[in-house]
This record gives sequence, structure tokens and C-alpha cells, in this order.
Amino acid sequence: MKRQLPIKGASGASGSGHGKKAPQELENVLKQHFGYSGFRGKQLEAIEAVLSGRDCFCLMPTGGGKSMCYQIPALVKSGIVLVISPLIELQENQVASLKSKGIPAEFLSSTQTSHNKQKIHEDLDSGNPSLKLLYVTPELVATSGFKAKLTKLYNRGLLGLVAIDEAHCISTWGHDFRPSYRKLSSLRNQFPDIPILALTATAVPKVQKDVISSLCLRNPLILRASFNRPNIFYEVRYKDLLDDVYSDISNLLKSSGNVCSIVYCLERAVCDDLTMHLSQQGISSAAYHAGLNSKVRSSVLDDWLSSRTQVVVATVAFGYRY
Ligand SMILES: Nc1ncnc2c1ncn2[C@@H]1O[C@H](COP(=O)(O)OP(=O)(O)OP(=O)(O)O)[C@@H](O)[C@H]1O
Repeated sequence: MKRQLPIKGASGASGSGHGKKAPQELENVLKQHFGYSGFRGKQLEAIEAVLSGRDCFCLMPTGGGKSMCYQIPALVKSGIVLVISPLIELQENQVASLKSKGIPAEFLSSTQTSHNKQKIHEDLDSGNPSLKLLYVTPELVATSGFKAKLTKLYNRGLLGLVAIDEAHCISTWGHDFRPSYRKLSSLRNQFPDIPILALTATAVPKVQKDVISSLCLRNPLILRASFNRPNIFYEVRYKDLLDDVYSDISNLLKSSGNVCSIVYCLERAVCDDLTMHLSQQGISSAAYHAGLNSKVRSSVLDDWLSSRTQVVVATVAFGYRY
């Protein structure tokens, strides 16, 4: 695996790994690597908690900046940050963005080529891995082979933090329950002195309680950021009262300017049909649903994220590939 330049501010792999840093130092790391002038909401508190070795449950709205809560520790703490996340698209996207900033990150998933997988495993098995962040799905964490790999990393002092993104998926009370998340409950016992950071945007108290107890978090710092999003508003329009739903959607998209949008539909055929309608109206759009192969879906996502396509017309398959 290609060696990267040393990350400024990181403790060496053989260091104590406690990673205690003054807020100003952490802010400097944020500025230097991400170009942002300061931390948002509860980011700093979450970062300081995990750097001090404490478990943390962090509730922040979508787009609130949850990933920074484990990306900064990855840059200042010794060892690898294991990021458990349910969506391969988001993993790919975050890894690409980190790599573009020179931060050594990888993901291990079914979509990764076997050559790349081998390089990642070689790096993990080396005495001094270059990786700072490794993204995996909960399904992979549950396999005996990967568990053994993690144990080896841990025994060599190379596991710095476990971050569990979309942590509400562990709760049967949540809307996105995913059985493999339940198996993450063994991590706390398996790696007793490694902090666990659970992140979610789902605010229901029952789910929060369930996440904390299912993950066996020990005296976690519980952080709740504000959910007030002044830039978001909701409007309901009744389909039955509209003359032509497709025209209404295309007019709305045109009047909103050239903004990035998602239109969710219940059926694949409607996605294809509406995409055709929007394209005929001169709106750059693409369909995304489980009937399309994974290569097409990846390219639709890439085009949308990089603003080459303005509108994605999708079923719930958008964001659910694992
Ligand atoms: N301190 C900061 N200042 C400015 N921008 C920030 C800061 N922290 C994060 N961001 C940016 O905010 C955006 C959203 O961050 P991020 O993707 O981590 O949100 P999230 O909470 O994980 O959202 P989601 O729930 O959708 O996963 C990203 O572009 C990120 O770079």
C-alpha cells in the first residue's frame, strides 16, 4: 500500500494513544486538513470525550457534521479508527473525500476489487499500518475472519476508536433496524479499553436508550445537538388536487433554480417514467432503483454528488446498498 506523508499532530503508533489535545490544537487540525474555521455544535465535546477514552453517544441532525467527530480523532490519535457504517455509497464517498485531502482511509466491502482488498489487508497486517480510518459494514464486523483481524489489531495496540454511524440501526424500535447491528454488542467486551462513539440523527428517547444499552456503552457522554434547521421547510401538496403531478414537479424543480434534488417514488417504473419526463423538460435527471446494476447506480450517485446531474429520481434503494 502506498505510504502517505505523516499526519501532522498524530501520535506515533507506538505512543500511549491517549491523544489528549488542547481545543486550540484540535481546531488547528480541523483548519489544516479540512479548511474549516471552527467546530460546530457538539463536535469538540464528542472529540474530546473519545480522545480521553470515554464512550460517547452523539445525536446530531443529518448534515450536522457527525463524521468530523471520528475523523479528527483519527488524525490526532494513534491507531486506526474503525468506522462501522451501513451504506456502502456513503463509505465510498467519505473515503474518496478523505483521500483527496491526503488522509489515509479505505473501505472494505463487496464492491471493492480483490486486488484493493488484498492491499488493505497487507497494510493492516504490517507492523505499522498507514491507514488512519477503515470503513466497514456491520455485516463484515460480524464475520469470524474480520473479528480475528480486529483482535490482532487490538492486541498490537493499533485499534484507536470504534465509531458506529447510524447507530439507531441497532434498535428494534428504530425505523431502520438492521439485524447485524445487534451483533455489535460484543465490541464493548471484546475491546474493553477502546472508546466507542455511537452517532445517530434519530432523536426518539426509546431508541437512544436502546442504542446505549445494546452497545453496552459505559458511562457514555450523551450529546444532543440542536435539530433546528432554518434552511429546511416542508410543504405538502395533495396529488389528487393537482392537474398533472409530473408537470408540477418539473415546474417546482425549474423554479428552485439549479439546485441538487432527490425525488422519491414508490415504484421503479415511475422513477424511469418521471426521469424521462424531466429530461424532456430540459432538467438533468437520472433514475436510481434496485432494478439498475451496481455500476449504473454508482455512476448515478457520483454524477449527482458532483453536480453533473441535478435530480435523482429514486426509490428507497437510494442509500441502501450493502
Ligand atoms: N466544523 C465544521 N465547519 C464547517 N463544515 C463542517 C464542519 N464539520 C463538518 N462540516 C461539513 O458538513 C457537511 C456534513 O457533514 P457530515 O457528512 O459529517 O454530516 P453528518 O452529520 O454525518 O450527516 P448524515 O447524517 O447525513 O450522515 C460535510 O460537508 C462536512 O465537511
